[in-house]
Amino acid sequence: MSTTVLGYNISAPIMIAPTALHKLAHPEGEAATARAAAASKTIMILSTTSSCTVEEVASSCNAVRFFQLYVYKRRDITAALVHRAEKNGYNALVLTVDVPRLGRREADIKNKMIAPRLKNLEGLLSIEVDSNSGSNLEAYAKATMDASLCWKDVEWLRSITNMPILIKGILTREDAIKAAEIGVAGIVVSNHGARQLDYSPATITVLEEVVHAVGGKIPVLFDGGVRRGTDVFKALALGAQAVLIGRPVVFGLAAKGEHGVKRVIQMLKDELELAMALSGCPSVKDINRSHVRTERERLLSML
Ligand SMILES: Cc1cc2nc3c(=O)[nH]c(=O)nc-3n(C[C@H](O)[C@H](O)[C@H](O)COP(=O)(O)O)c2cc1C
Ligand SMILES: CCCCCCC(=O)C(=O)O
Repeated sequence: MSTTVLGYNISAPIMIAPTALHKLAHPEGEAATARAAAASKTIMILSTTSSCTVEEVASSCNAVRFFQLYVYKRRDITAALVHRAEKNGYNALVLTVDVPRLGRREADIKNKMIAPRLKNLEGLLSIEVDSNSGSNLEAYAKATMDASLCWKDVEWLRSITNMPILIKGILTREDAIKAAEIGVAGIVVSNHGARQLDYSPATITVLEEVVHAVGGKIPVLFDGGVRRGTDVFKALALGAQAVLIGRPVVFGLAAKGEHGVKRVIQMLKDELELAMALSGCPSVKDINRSHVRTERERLLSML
């Protein structure tokens, strides 16, 4: 099941997606998740909005780590985050492009969600936002995130770091082509776990279009709804190099900390291994397009 992503070996094509605020799930937060990733020989992508700092996670284990970046209006703060990640041995930057504003999260509004202070921004950014009318997270995002983020900003990021840059949040062939043209190291097909815009497409339905558009020039990673080893298998059959898992990691962390995250990854690996064996695939390279039939193909076959 082993494979490589950006040249790094991982034990299976299953990586840990960036998700915010792991201490809401477990007191040890991202440090526990990082240890689980290391023990599982996979890569964790640390969120900018983590509850352990870049430095705490770096010192919690010796593993390949990527850093997910949100670009703030304050570019000096964004640059400081990038430099801290690089200095602390993060191996790639994953630029999330689907949060110019936070999506309308009605549960957060109804519950008047108040996000804990973001550890990575302590001493860098202190903004008080009025959350009486709803989600403090939404208000905070609006006050701080740079909604003008666009392609030229990738150039700026390149000028301040040597880390390879991946773009997370690609859903169309046009954006995939543009990303490959400007020479990023990879892309992640993602709709942010369907947390941003209702009616954005299910990622599995656009994966193949993106893979074709990129034509093997850069690796395509995939996330959204991966809950079983068979989901990993389907994504690989449609051309993804590896998948990221978001919620399952947080559920495992909440249930049993580091052990819970390891267990989630092991369950997915066991299921993937079985799906591969039962499909005649001795290695992930043997998983190909003929192993899946899309909904469109199923309907066409009935004509
Ligand atoms: C609670 C939660 C927090 C998230 N926080 C971030 C984040 O900080 N940065 C980011 O790029 N994506 C974030 N995401 C999106 C995930 O990286 C990923 O795209 C998504 O969760 C994948 O779908 P899945 O949860 O179905 O596996 C978050 C998702 C969840 C569920
Ligand atoms: C500035 C706070 C925004 C946090 C967004 C975290 C995230 O990506 C998510 O909850 O989804």
